[in-house]
Amino acid sequence: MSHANQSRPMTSRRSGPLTGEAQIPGDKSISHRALILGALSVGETRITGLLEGEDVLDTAKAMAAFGAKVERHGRGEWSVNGVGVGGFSEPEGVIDCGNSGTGVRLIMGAMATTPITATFTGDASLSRRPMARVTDPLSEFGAQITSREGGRLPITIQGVQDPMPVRYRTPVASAQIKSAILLAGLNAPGKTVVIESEPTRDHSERMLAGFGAEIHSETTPDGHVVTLTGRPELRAQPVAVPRDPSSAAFPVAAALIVPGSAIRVPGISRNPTRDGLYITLREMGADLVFENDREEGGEPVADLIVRHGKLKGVSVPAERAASMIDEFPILSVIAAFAEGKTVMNGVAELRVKESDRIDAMARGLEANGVTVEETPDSMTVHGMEKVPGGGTAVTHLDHRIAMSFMVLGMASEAPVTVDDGSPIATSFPDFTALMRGLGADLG
Ligand SMILES: O=C(O)C1=C[C@@H](OP(=O)(O)O)[C@@H](O)[C@H](O)C1
Ligand SMILES: C=C(OP(=O)(O)O)C(=O)O
Repeated sequence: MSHANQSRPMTSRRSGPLTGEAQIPGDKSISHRALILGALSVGETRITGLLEGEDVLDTAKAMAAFGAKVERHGRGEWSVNGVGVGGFSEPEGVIDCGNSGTGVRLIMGAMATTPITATFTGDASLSRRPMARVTDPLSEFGAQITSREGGRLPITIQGVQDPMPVRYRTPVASAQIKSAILLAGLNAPGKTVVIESEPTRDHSERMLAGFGAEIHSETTPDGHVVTLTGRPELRAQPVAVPRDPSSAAFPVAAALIVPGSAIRVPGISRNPTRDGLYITLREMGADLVFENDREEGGEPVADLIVRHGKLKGVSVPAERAASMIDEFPILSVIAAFAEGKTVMNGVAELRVKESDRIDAMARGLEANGVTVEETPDSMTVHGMEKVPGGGTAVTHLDHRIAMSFMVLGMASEAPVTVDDGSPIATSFPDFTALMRGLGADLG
């Protein structure tokens, strides 16, 4: 889906205390994977709590285009009747993955070892993002791939009939690269191995194991090594999608910076590959209480109670970047209200997300009176007692930039505007309603 022609400015105003419960929608990463693994399984996969954001809906359409029967039964309730590993059929049209890096990269992996041809496109943001990081390893399986200059979309993949398993060291710590290789490895005989420098989110590994694949991970002196045995029969499984910690970060941040706030966020992920923000916030002195630790949908979760309080700036180590990669935009907003400076290290990957997130946050914060320094792979935000606000941030088709500046406006002196809030629908369609329910003034 594309927002190119429907820019929707949004403004957020200083808010009174935020209170109540924030019911966060389903995890985007897990939702994509539930649809894709459902499509690669034999039998019916029933999904509850699926995120109905545009990114995930594009993946649902793609799975139908490759031959799976994908049906919606009610809010968040979906079923996928899969075609089995290697069972994808050739899609009739072009596969449009909209704004979603996860969608396009995982689906390219899932089809590259089946002898069919597919062409992938996306919106203006996705068309700027690097794809060679995925098409390079997929070529090693034997797939024939043509792309636009610089490894960008549109990309056509001619899947390989007799794939070779691959042993691949990822050039950057990325769950999308890892997952694309593992999904391609499903239809290659023998063992496919992915080695990453830092462990990235492990939802693919957890779900592949749940669907019956033989997969294991180990931390070695050489890195984090994931080994998958190809050609399993994946068996359909019920999937209860847990809530998205990356979406939860927005109301959590708002409660931390709006004086007098105290909110409850049930079912927050405690998966150690996703919890870097919460470790960082604790170091900043945030008042966070986790209770009712339990498991939901195969993921460790807990309820979080978060209260406004004084925060101090910290230095976030580069090794933590992968476990909070999508949370840096909102962390930079929180940092603007902390005492002292917050340094985010090893974050070069932010430059190739839906936008160059370092640039987008730096320019938007500056427009609202906050001092920011940047290097190619770091960002430093200088906290201040009162954040002036009053500026407009450009969102560049990036949902996380839009939501971050809406949160900034809830605690700054003057209102904050974004040029286009429509990308929020890619990952968190109910963001505005949820924030208003807690007492925020935005729209
Ligand atoms: O695998 C996933 O579901 C995701 C991985 C991350 O990307 P990278 O793996 O490219 O860092 C993250 O930014 C994205 O929102 C979702
Ligand atoms: C980077 C993100 O998503 P994707 O790569 O799937 O577009 C995100 O949701 O912040």
